[in-house]
Amino acid sequence: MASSLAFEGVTKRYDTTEALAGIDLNVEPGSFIALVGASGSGKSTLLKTINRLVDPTTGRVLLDGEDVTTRDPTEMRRRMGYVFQGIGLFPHLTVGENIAMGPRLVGEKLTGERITELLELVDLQPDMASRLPAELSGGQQQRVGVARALAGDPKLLLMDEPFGALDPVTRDALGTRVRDLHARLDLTTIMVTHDMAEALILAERVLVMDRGRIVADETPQALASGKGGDIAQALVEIPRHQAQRMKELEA
Ligand SMILES: Nc1ncnc2c1ncn2[C@@H]1O[C@H](COP(=O)(O)OP(=O)(O)OP(=O)(O)O)[C@@H](O)[C@H]1O
Repeated sequence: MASSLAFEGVTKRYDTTEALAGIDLNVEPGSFIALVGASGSGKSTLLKTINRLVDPTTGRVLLDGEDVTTRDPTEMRRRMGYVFQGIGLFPHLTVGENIAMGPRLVGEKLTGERITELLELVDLQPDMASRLPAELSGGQQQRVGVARALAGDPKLLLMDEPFGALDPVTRDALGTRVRDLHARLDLTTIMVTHDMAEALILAERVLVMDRGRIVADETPQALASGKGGDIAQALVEIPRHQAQRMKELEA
């Protein structure tokens, strides 16, 4: 069963910066959520309160009804996949060893078969397992990052700008693949992205953040039809304008 999440009055303060200014949010099991908003609006901080890279100043984050600060971080993270921009593959370890790293930290050994299966999930050839990360393209490395995140059989997938550095074609293909895996593996997925078009296409619920607050919480359909307020609509205007320009070119 996919994980549920709840944020209750979550704040995070760094000296004078209020990175999170009071977040109340429920995430249903199986949802695919996109977090969008300007740089510095608190998206990454919010994501990191889930896997405890950041602990809230006040408030609570509940994973499947349990406060994440009361759980063993290693065991809890094992049940979560985390994909971030820059990937963070270990350069001196093979692709297979990188994928097996998370389970290994908690004393589990992945079989070659399982590594093959994980590579196939992200459309990579099994023989990639013996290569070093530097012998892969950026898009292939990012796919390895996704395979690694899925290695512990997570019920929650956290992604922080996972496709940011990729070319548009690879980005689109990998986005579609992740959407498909989300459904197939019964995941709850939260994806931080700068790209409203990507959020509208992949997610079923889009949260817009501004200065540590969630200022819009809408479906892509609602955002496309003009709902969500000024900050959300300013972001929707970009893909809308691009689509309009394309239409004009076709005419
Ligand atoms: N470790 C830290 N120490 C001090 N301030 C921090 C720290 N981490 C984040 N902040 C501040 O908290 C605010 C929110 O940062 P956060 O990284 O969550 O934003 P973001 O929306 O993910 O931005 P971006 O889209 O640029 O990645 C920013 O003002 C940032 O400078």
